[in-house]
Amino acid sequence: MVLTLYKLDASPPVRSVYMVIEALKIRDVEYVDVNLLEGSHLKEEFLKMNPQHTIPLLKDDDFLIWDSHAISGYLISVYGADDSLYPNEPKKRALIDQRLHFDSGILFPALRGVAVIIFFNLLCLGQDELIIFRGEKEIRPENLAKIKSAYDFTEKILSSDWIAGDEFSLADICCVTSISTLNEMVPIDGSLYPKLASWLDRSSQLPIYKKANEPGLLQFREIFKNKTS
Ligand SMILES: N[C@@H](CCC(=O)N[C@@H](CS)C(=O)NCC(=O)O)C(=O)O
Repeated sequence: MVLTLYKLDASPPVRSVYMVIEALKIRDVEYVDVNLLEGSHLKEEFLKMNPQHTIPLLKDDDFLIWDSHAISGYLISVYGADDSLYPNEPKKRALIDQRLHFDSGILFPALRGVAVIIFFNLLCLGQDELIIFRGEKEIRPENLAKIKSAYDFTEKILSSDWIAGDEFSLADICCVTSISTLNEMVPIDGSLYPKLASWLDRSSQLPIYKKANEPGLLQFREIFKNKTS
């Protein structure tokens, strides 16, 4: 069975899947770069596989699945030696699912709102809908407010060492790739957000973070620095 992951290292949801692959020690994966800045995701060949034109996209033989959270759940079900990353126990799982939806609904949109305006000149929202940006260099006030609100929520959510309780889980993986990227745009002030700052610090010490999140995060840092200077 050959797994193919369509990816770009700087992308936070792609890095979540990298962290899951690393945690599960899956070795047999082919990686295919999709250059979003050059519009490769809008080509017919890619749209046939993912009409939503997003990465990460996983191909497992003839099975196609996109969205980092769905891909991660799939990989854990198929390759996980146990359920420790994504427990089956209903309450533990519900709490993790809530954090995954928090990532999809609050954290990632907060960073996407900034990234599309700064990184892209053109954004395709649907078949006939295009938005043109001028490659702005500063974070708009309304987007800054969304990032601060995302930090506020996360600070309140964090009541243990990890984001969904006492154990490290898939929730930490998906939230840390988004939050470490937001931290590149708007550095987290530890005096305002002490729990958030120490959770990020704790997560960043993990070998899977260093191996699977850090390299792409450094690429993101460079792109963001170049685009905003
Ligand atoms: N919720 C999705 C978000 C995926 C997403 O929006 N990825 C961005 C890159 S970070 C993308 O592919 N953008 C291109 C587009 O939306 O056209 C996930 O977790 O996979």
